Amino acid sequence: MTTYPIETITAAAPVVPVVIIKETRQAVPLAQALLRGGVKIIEITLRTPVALDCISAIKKEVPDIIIGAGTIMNPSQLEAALEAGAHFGVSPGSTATLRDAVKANGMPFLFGAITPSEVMTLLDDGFQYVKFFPAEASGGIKTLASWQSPLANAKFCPTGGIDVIKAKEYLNLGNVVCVGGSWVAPMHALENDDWPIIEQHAAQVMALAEDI
Ligand SMILES: O=C(O)C(=O)C[C@H](O)[C@H](O)COP(=O)(O)O
Repeated sequence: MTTYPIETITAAAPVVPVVIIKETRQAVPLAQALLRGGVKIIEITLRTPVALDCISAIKKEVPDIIIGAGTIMNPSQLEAALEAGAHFGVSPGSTATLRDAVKANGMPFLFGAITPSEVMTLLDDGFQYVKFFPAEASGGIKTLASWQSPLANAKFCPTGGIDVIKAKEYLNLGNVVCVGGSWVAPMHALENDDWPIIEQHAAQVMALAEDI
């Protein structure tokens, strides 16, 4: 199995598209649309019964995309995501149990944090790359800017309430390596199998990289 270090994952695109897929048949065309737009990464949240099947389908049919499993809450979901073929995992927060399981199996992982103490716990545990979630509801850019000096070792992937305009502002911060967002592949586009609009959004994401 191809493995990617966390630095490669966070550098794959300026924005990690976070998706909630309801039908397995949509997984491959969605991943292909993102790739056509230039985005080589996708995060499939484990919030629907078909999420693991979608990860397996993309792994098999679209080998050029890096696949993450999102909304991982516990070690058994972590195992299931690995078995389905996910390259990395994401969680809205972090528990000691889940951190231990991630350390034991070595999966590249983004744990969520919104306070300096939570970030320090992750740094202590060896997790330098942190998801700042929910970003906009937790002080957004101001919070991350004020962490730059005191929490200098942490690198962030802010997620939650971020659109294409705000994404650019976050990406200009020195401690932000990428942002996450559902707007790249929104629910209304998925409901209509609107792959061209998703490809267009992916191209917008890649254009962000040129101005940073
Ligand atoms: O459950 C997880 O692991 C997640 O990754 C949560 C997502 O990051 C957000 O649901 C995306 O937030 P919006 O872009 O505001 O829709």
